[in-house]
Amino acid sequence: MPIVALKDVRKSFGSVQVLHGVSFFVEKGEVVALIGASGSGKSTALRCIDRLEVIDSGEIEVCGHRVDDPKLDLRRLRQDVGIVFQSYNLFPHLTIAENIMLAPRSVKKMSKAEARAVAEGVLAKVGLAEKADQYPEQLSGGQQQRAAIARSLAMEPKVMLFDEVTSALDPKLTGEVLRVIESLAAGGMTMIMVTHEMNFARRIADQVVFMHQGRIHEHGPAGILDRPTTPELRDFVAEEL
Ligand SMILES: Nc1ncnc2c1ncn2[C@@H]1O[C@H](COP(=O)(O)OP(=O)(O)OP(=O)(O)O)[C@@H](O)[C@H]1O
Repeated sequence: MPIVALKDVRKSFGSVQVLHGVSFFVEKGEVVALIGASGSGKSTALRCIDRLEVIDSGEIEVCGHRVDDPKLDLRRLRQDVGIVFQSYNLFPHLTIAENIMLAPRSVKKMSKAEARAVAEGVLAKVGLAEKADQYPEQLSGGQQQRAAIARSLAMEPKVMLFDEVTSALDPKLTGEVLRVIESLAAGGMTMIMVTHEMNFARRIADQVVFMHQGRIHEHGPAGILDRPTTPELRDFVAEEL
């Protein structure tokens, strides 16, 4: 049973159709790299999985939740799915630990001490144990992004979605964020990531989904990046080098 299933998903914004029947399935523990040129629909597909966008037709099932069901319990979906964006969205007036404690406190009704223990645990996981009591502005971009990942992990998601999380970072900081994601993958986390980091996708992706003009144009194991069968993927990989 796949933990994430998209079947013939279609989505338009106004008169512009952005997803033209997208289907793929993710098994527990798999890493999926969603790749493609700007505007090909990657972020939209990812956002549909977390119901940040509502699809026009098709089916999406995530951790047993029918995401396309109007009666979906959004709160339960969001507990099972963590999402991290390019921008970290940490509250500047709260310390890193306080940022992380917010959702466990409000959603899971944890005590302050319990939430603090969770925050310390996830910060250790992303290599930021000593930053718990600092404010976001005292951290580098890479550290803030790792803190944002830790904030998601604090809710113990079953699936993690990453939307170009390293695009705003320079190469050194990108490396430290990718190492955290790689360690999560090694720990068995199911994840779907929109990424332009082709070498990273080669190294950790179980499936590569190449989108082109709102459709899946090529789909397979990471090896398709080295042996593209369509000119579009060949050109895309060549440009990303
Ligand atoms: N909320 C929105 N309203 C209108 N159009 C949108 C909206 N979100 C996305 N689009 C359009 O949908 C298309 C696909 O966008 P999307 O962000 O999914 O592509 P992408 O492959 O992730 O691109 P990028 O790599 O640039 O982020 C684009 O033409 C974009 O302008």
